[in-house]
Parts: sequence; structure tokens; C-alpha cells
Amino acid sequence: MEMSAVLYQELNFVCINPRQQQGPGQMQALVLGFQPSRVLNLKAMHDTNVSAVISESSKQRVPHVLSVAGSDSGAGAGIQADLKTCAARGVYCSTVVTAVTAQNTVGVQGVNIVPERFVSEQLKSVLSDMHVTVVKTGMLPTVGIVEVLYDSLKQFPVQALVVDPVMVSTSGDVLAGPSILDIFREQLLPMADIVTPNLKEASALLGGIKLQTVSDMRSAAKSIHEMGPRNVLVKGGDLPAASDAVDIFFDGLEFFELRSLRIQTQNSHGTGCTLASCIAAELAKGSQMLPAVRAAKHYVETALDYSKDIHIGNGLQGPFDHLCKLKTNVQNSSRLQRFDPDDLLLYAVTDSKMNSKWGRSITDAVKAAIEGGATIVQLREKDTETSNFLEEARKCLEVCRSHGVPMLINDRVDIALACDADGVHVGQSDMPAHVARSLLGPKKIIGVSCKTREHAHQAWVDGADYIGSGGVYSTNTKANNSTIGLDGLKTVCLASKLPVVAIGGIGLSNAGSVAEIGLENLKGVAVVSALFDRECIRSEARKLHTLVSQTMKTSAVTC
Ligand SMILES: Cc1ncc(COP(=O)(O)OP(=O)(O)O)c(N)n1
Ligand SMILES: Cc1ncsc1CCOP(=O)(O)O
Ligand SMILES: [Mg+2]
Repeated sequence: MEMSAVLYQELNFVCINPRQQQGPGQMQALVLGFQPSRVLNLKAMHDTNVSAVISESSKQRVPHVLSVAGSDSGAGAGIQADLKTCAARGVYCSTVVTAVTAQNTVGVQGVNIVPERFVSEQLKSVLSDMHVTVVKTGMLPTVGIVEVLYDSLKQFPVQALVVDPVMVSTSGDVLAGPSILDIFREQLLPMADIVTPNLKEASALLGGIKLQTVSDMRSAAKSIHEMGPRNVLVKGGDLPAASDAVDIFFDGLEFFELRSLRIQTQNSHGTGCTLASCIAAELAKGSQMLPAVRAAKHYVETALDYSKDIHIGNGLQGPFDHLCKLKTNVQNSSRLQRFDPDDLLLYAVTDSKMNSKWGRSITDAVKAAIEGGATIVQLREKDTETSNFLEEARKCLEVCRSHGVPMLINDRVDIALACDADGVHVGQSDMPAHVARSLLGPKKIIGVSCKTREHAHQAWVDGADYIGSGGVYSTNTKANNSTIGLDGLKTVCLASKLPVVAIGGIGLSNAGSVAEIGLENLKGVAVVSALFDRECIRSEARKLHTLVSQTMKTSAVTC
């Protein structure tokens, strides 16, 4: 087997960057930690006499987003929003300016388009030299500019392309006319790793069809996906009469309804640019696509909430404070979202012994699980000394918060209180759930372990939010734990008014059978060893996430 094939099979996350060609027939492979979208480059690698250099290299690679967009003089959107977003997410951002707009909170007073050849010159300057990881596009006002971008990306491929198909500003001013739609469809979208249209933009891309419901958004996401981008996020912020903001994410196989609170504020100018550049920043850091989108939604929601009362300008839509994340009071603030039972889909439960065995910190383990798709995290640190546990819990909470993933503490209500975790998980012999509830208050998440109908009923009476039911299969992770099997799991689900997550001995070989039981309130699987006793947590999480979400979706609901 060729070297390149070995690398790809074993590492699963190799990204090839022909920019770094060292001379005829030589290429460098960078281990960057996210799925390569440019599979063509792997093919090129096969075809070349490869001297592959696996490099977690001596020089530190900086995650780098290039924003190709318009300047907003009011600095709420465009290039300025992208710079601030990347700064807030700890990612370097370079810029290629496609247009200079005179705008403020009232509207767009003027647009000066940068000549194509000068856009091309800027692209060459940055792409030929600066090791760009991800390109994010915003305002692309002319066909010629899209063409030069297309040519530049062919000449200097990058690891991901995020396309925000900006057409109309929040104030209703046209920033790119219908003439660019054809070239978007024919050239840019087939190259894109994700495209993020709002309802108006999705409608324009699809020839003006009306999009009024979540079901219309799903159809639109599917039709846009057929134009070639690997992922589509149709943003439903303008959908009428919804209390939650619902976006539809489609990766060509699965649809995800991503909900977030609708923040009541006038300061929402630039949310589209910010969301797309945050997705780009997360991808540049090595995240998978869905976790990157979730993290970006959470970031925008947090920034809007933080800025909801600021006052800049006299117009209808003001800018918000992108850098709120850098302020400690926001970083440490309580979670914004309510408990969403769908977060139980892939529940990652840590284990200190496993992390020591593999030489990982709890934080690194948690980060990898989230980047692979874990939707909720529990720190189950039976052997970690209290002061270390608290310190690690605070670090993990930062990682979880920045990805919009809830973090719970196993058993230790004191640690949960001390670090302001999102909740606790307690068992039948731990602190009773109603006591935990009275200590933690109504906003925190409380999970309870249940093996029987009676347990399930009591958990509900005690004010728990969800049930963890198991061990479904036998496990070495928890000593002397009786197994209840799939039948016991079904009994608990049928008796429970609360959402349920299955736990115990679950991994890639049997998660499908668990998810297949088809009971409406079974929301996911909780796993310890299937993630944390594996060499690559991120890829195991990704496989489990895909398996569980696909199986849940196709299994008939009988309850
Ligand atoms: C999601 C989830 N479900 C069940 C458990 C088990 O909790 P408990 O019964 O308290 O056992 P320990 O984990 O404390 O050994 C869990 N941790 N998470
Ligand atoms: C904490 C817990 N509660 C019931 S089984 C179990 C252990 C699950 O670990 P694993 O996923 O490795 O079987
Ligand atoms: Mg316990």
C-alpha cells in the first residue's frame, strides 16, 4: 500500500496542502485534526512521488481565516465583523476587501467596488504567502470578483471554504445583484464546504421560491446541497412567529434542526457575517463541521445577549459587541440556553483512569469529544482530588461553553456549584435529586440514574430533567453494576415522562441496536470507554454521532 493510503487510513484526519509543495514530487501532509474536504489532493498525493512529512511540526501553525468580503464603515458587519470574530475565537484573520461601503445603523449610503484585478492582487499576496487554513467569503459584488476568487482558490487550495452568500444588507440594501447567482451556483458553491444563506438568499439561489416554514427550509437546504456544497445551513432568523431561532443544517445525509433563543435586541447588524466567520474560525482550529456550526450559533447568541442593551447609532439595527467573549464576566456567566433533550444524543462521560492511561488531560479529552460531535459532557472523575477536579472543571467548562455544549458534574454537587457547571448527574445512592435541585436552582440540569419504573417516576417527582438508564450492557467501567438489557431500558422509557439516555457497555457495535428501539423519549447514548478508552476520541465520537443520529432518525417512533 502506498504511503499516502496508509496515512489516510490510519490518521483519518490528514489534510494535504499543495501550497506547501517543496519541489517536484514533494508534498507535505499536515495533521490538522479535521476531515479533509479536498479529497482531490489525496488523489494528487497518490499520483505524485510522495515524500510525506507528518508534522505536528516544529514551527507552530496558527489557525488562519482569510475573509474575502466588503468593508463596513460602521464596523458591525463585513470585514470588520470577521476580524473581531476571529480575534474573539483566537484565530488569525487576514482580509481581502472586495468593496468599500459607506454605511451606518441607518443603512448603506454608498458602495465602491474594488477593481477585480486589485482583488486578485490582494488574494495572491495573502494566499501565496500566509498559510491560510480556511477562506470565508462575504460580499462578492460582481461576477468578475467571483471569477478571480475561483481562480485563486484553484491555484492556492485551502482546507475549507465557507460561503456566506451575502446579497442584501440587514437594512435591505442590495450588496450583490441577481447577476452573480449563476456564477455562485456554477463555480463557488461546488467548491464550498458550507454555504450559509438566510431565507432571502436561499430563495434567491433557488429562483425566488417562497420559504415560510421549517419544512420549506429543509427542502431548500436539500436543493442547495444539490448545487455542490458539502454542507448547507439555511438560517431561519426571519421566519415569522417563532420564539426560537431555528436553522436547518444539512450535510447531504442528515438534517439537524438547530435551535437557539431569539434574543430581543435591535443590535443584530452583522449576525450573518459573524456566524460564518465563527464557523470558519472553528474549522481552522480543527473542529468538525456540525460542532463548528453549533459553536458559532452559541457564540452569536451569547454576543447578542451580552450586547442587547448597548446603544450605537440612531438607526434601526445597531452593531453588537463581538469581543464580549474576552470579558471574564461573560465567560463565566451561567448558560443561556434551556435544557434541550436533543442534547442527549451523544453524551460523553469522562473517566480519570482512562485519561491517565492515554496521557490526556480532562480538558483535551473533552475538547476532542466535542469536536467529534459529543452533544453533552459529564465529568465523572472518581479518583481526581477535589482541588484538581475543580480546576479542571473550570477549564472544561470554558471549552464546553465556547461550543454551546452543556457540561454536568457526576455526583459532586459541591464542584458543580463551585464552577457554575450546567448541572449534575446523580445516582440512586447519591444526593437525592430534589435536594440537588434545591441547591442548584431551577435553571440547572439534573440527571438521575434509573433502572426501574419506580425510579423513573421518582426522578420526575424530584424535578429531574432527564434519566440515565442502564447498564444496558455489561461494562468494566462501573464495578458491580447490574445490567438491565434493552428490555429494562424499554421499561424505563415507557414509564418515564422525562427524556432518557441509555448507558452501559455501549459502543459502535451496539449503539445502533439501542437507538433502534424507537421510543420517542429515548434521546441518545451515554458512553465512557467507547470514547475515552480509544486512541482517537474525535474520530470515535464522529462515528458514534453519525450512527446514533441516523439510526434514531430512521427508527419508527412507537410512543
Ligand atoms: C448519563 C448517566 N447515566 C447514569 C450514570 C450513572 O450514575 P450513578 O448511578 O450515580 O453511577 P456513577 O456514575 O456515579 O458511578 C451516569 N454517570 N451518567
Ligand atoms: C457510569 C455508568 N452507569 C451505568 S453503566 C456506567 C458505565 C458506562 O461506561 P461504558 O460506556 O464504558 O460502558
Ligand atoms: Mg453517582
